[in-house]
Amino acid sequence: MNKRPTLSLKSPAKAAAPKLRASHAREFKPALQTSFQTGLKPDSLAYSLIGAAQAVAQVRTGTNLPQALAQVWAKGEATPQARGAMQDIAYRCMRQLGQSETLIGLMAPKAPEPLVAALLACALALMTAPDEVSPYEEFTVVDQTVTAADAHPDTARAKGMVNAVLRRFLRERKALLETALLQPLAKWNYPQWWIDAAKAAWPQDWQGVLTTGNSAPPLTLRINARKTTMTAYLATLEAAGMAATQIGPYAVRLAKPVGVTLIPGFSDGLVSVQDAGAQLAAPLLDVRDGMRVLDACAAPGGKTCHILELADASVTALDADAKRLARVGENLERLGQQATLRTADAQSAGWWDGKPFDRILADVPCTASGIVRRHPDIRWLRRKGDTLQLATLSSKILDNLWQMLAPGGKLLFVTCSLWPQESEAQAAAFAVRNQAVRLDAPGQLLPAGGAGQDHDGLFYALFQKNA
Ligand SMILES: C[S@@+](CC[C@H](N)C(=O)[O-])C[C@H]1O[C@@H](n2cnc3c(N)ncnc32)[C@H](O)[C@@H]1O
Repeated sequence: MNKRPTLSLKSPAKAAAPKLRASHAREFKPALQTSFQTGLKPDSLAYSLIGAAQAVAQVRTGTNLPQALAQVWAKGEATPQARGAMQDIAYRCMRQLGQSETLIGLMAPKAPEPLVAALLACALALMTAPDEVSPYEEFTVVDQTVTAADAHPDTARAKGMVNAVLRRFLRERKALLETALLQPLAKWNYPQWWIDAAKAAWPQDWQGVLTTGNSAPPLTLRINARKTTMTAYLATLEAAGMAATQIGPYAVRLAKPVGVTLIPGFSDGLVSVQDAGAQLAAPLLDVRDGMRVLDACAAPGGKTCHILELADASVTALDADAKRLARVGENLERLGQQATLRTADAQSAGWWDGKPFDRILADVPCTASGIVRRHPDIRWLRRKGDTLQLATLSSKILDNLWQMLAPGGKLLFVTCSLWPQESEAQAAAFAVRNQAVRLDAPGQLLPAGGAGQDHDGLFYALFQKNA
């Protein structure tokens, strides 16, 4: 079998493989012509494919997918339908990037330019869709991908190669997939370091963890206990013809995800969108009326709002990112709630008035390895060393917050990580450093998608300060 050079999805050091041009390495951002108008019809698959490919190519240079898509959409000509199609293709592509990349490595005569590689990866994701019914006919995908390639200056010269690769895939699909799937990258669709980390952390469960991370996420709602009840809201959904299941005290999973504008009562604040695992935070914090509460890493405010739905508390919602903090304000407004918003660094006490808090929620920044089914780009953006860096940051945040907690008060430490360095090891070290009493909490919840439960991967540790 011919050994072909692989594409640019490797770490920067490995990306220096001789056959790749310099712009494949992450430190050299390729000058993608994202603002180029192709002249393709916005309702064509070709248009959506080239838009999705531009976003995927941006992810390869380190931009997160939502931001990359926003950049593509900033041109302003994409209809809502085209945006939806681009988003669907780009997200599918992220979930199958390891397999697509390996296939391209097997078929392409040389490493394609970034946008060509991304276009091929988008097309292959559609041609190998794990769904029972693929969204497009395979021949349509080939035809439209070639049309897309022809329409953009960064891909036009590779049009023939794109056609040849995709037609070869159609002819030799079975053998190519068999060969590709011998590679863990292709089989699991995660970088090798991620697969190794999952095996080391969860020797019994790593396969289920990785598989769940590749599934499409559910749409889970949180019932606003101030405005409705579970029974009443389930009846509202039934009346609207929307099948749903209760999967937690306040959590309802819709059988079919829809945009928020189509969720009954969303704009009136009856419900919010929040993962069922994330909905455990507010009840665990045990906030009662009149308490002073600090939500130290609050944006976009899912947990802040849930706390206020359960108690009349005085909540300070803090976040280092002013733009993200503005979203907390928007969510509070929709739900008719109030909190004090502070843009500040939770590692420092400079912003604090010295009055202790009865409850502190520390939903610290982390690798977000537990929420990859919602953010499938994360695995391709993170580097192995990020875990340690983020664990160091969160230990500083936790130690700083502890001084702000009243005697007898409780601090809830939360991550959406799967890696013990950021979660259990962090919690254990924190307890020792601060002589914190550890109370009952779920610990590590591995991501699960099942009939009665469906949640992201989260970690919870609850501490109390001696009175
Ligand atoms: C996991 S998210 C919080 C999610 C939020 N609790 C919710 O339920 O909607 C972590 C947040 O921490 C913020 N952050 C990161 N570093 C920070 C710091 N040093 N101080 C305060 N906030 C920080 C990020 O901007 C991000 O919004």
